[in-house]
Amino acid sequence: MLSAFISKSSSSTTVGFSIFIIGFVAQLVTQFGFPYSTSFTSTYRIIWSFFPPNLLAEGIILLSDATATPEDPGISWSRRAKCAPNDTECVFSINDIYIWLISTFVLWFVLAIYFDNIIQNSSGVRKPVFYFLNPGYWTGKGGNKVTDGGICSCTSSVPSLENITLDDEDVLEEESTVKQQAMEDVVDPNIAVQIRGLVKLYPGKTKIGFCKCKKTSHYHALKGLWVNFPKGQLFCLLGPNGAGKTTAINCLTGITPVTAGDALIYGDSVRSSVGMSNIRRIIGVCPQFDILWDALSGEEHLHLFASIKGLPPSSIESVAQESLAEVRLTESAKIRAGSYSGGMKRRLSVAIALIGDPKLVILDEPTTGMDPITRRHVWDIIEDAKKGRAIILTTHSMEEADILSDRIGIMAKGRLRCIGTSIRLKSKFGTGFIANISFSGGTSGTPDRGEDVTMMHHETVKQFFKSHLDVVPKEENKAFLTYVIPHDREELMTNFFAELQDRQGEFGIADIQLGLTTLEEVFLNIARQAELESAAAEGSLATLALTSGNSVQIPVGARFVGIPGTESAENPRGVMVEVYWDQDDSGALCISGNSTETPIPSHVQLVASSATNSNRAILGRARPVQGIVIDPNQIGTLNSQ
Ligand SMILES: Nc1ncnc2c1ncn2[C@@H]1O[C@H](COP(=O)(O)OP(=O)(O)OP(=O)(O)O)[C@@H](O)[C@H]1O
Repeated sequence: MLSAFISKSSSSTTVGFSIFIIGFVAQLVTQFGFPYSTSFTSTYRIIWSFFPPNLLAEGIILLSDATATPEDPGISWSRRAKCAPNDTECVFSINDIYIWLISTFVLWFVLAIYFDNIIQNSSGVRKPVFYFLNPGYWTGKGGNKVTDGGICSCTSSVPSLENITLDDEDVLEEESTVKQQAMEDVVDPNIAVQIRGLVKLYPGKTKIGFCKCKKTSHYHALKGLWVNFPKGQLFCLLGPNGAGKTTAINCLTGITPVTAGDALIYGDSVRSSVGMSNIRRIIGVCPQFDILWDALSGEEHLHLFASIKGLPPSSIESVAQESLAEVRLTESAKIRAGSYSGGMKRRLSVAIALIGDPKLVILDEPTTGMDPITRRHVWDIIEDAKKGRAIILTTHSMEEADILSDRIGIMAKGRLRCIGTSIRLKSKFGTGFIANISFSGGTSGTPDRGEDVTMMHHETVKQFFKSHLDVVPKEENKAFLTYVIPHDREELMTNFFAELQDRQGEFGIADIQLGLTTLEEVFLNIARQAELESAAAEGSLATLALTSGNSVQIPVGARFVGIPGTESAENPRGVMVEVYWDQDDSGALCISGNSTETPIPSHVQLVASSATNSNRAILGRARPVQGIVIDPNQIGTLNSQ
């Protein structure tokens, strides 16, 4: 607690404030002298003495006065309450300084603990201002309740949760199962964690600068999460940065208080203090950022956590050695954690999470920074750890999620977007199947004639795919052709691949590989969809440059857009394009391309997007006009991308 206070005090604002105070005090002393003389009243002296450096300075002055010359008597312990005989101005003895220093130490120490509790920490939580009046705080039963936001933050204008429409039936089914169990107040013995409509709202903060106050708005990090995590399973929580994964974990571990909803861990509620203290006994957590003490060795960390988790002292040594061996840290066991590499620190954090046989293990990006060999080793450890307990894992590695998870949930913008096994998600949200066709002569460096034959085979195979499945290669080189086959061609695939295999020799094919699209693609699709929804809600605009050289402004995320001013005798309703969206490195949506312009079908109902410019011709205009957004349900795909 005190270290937290000290670390808080070292923030730039506090340092600046401290420098200001020291400067002010120095100025006072220069101007008026120390108030430890008869020319000042005792009130000044008392106020002055609340600041220990002032007492220390006066103590040094007294000491130097009493030992300035060899004749001076000095200050002995028995004479500590008396002033030096030659000091006529003396109003404060060294004994008074001792008493004041001890008293102010106690005072400032208590205040440090108090402010540490009531000022919000890095997770945005704090204790109530009068927390110490709650008997539970002193007895340890129910006194650990924390609240959100700063002491002065205004909570009156907390926004209500926006109306959410969930479209994935698996998420809806999961939600209705949990709601049903919650309504009947049933605690399924096979469920380790039940999240019941978890909502987390981070309150806006008021930052007071030197000249202005800055207010940040409230943020809904979790918008109602309903999910069950069964025992003996590893549930992998995926999502782009800022999706709310860590917030969900922090709510489960009690680091952050929940705003609404609840979560039961082995039947104990995270909203109850008693429940939370039971939960702390049965969970192991590997946080996103290593919380280790630089001065302690790996072995000492494990000893410490084993004792905290209540392991019998006789078994601590063997358990710690076993854990160190599991994460391959035996050789570095006695080295201080401060000199560990990033990967070694992560491994130590994983070992700490697993020590003491916890019934629920929460691993927040455990393999970040590990080399591929160590990562695979840690995967084995996690796989073994599944038995008899529930594991919640968050990761940005799709490979990790694919290999380890029994079920996957992908979150975006504080909501669960899809849930299911890896295969289910791939078949449901992936674009379809990936076919890799490799050619026999492609890599042998054959002479010209051989190359001609290979190219001929390529063309024949491309023609074969085009005529049977209407697809073009996604990637191609001399050795390979890679196709993405959409789900809607699934029925044609059995006969198609049977024929392709029969004609393998004729087409010069060495190998045919068929698989589902990757989890990464599912992830990207879900993340893009979430971005599209939020961009549409915000109403931001992007400029679409058309091949004709003109441009139109369209809402970010709009898929089909009619171009105003393109009505003609041939196309009386004008033309439209399909816009393709992608995400840049920062995850923001950008236009990746558009289909060719096609006539707007007669059945499509057009809604003018802007009364001011929707019917203006675009030709010859300096500023782009606004495109007409067309409901995708009225249209299929215009051109394949
Ligand atoms: N203490 C806080 N105060 C205000 N907003 C916060 C706070 N902590 C997190 N957030 C916001 O809540 C959202 C969710 O954050 P969270 O850390 O849960 O995301 P995440 O899915 O774990 O992301 P990452 O993959 O980057 O770890 C983010 O937009 C973040 O800025």
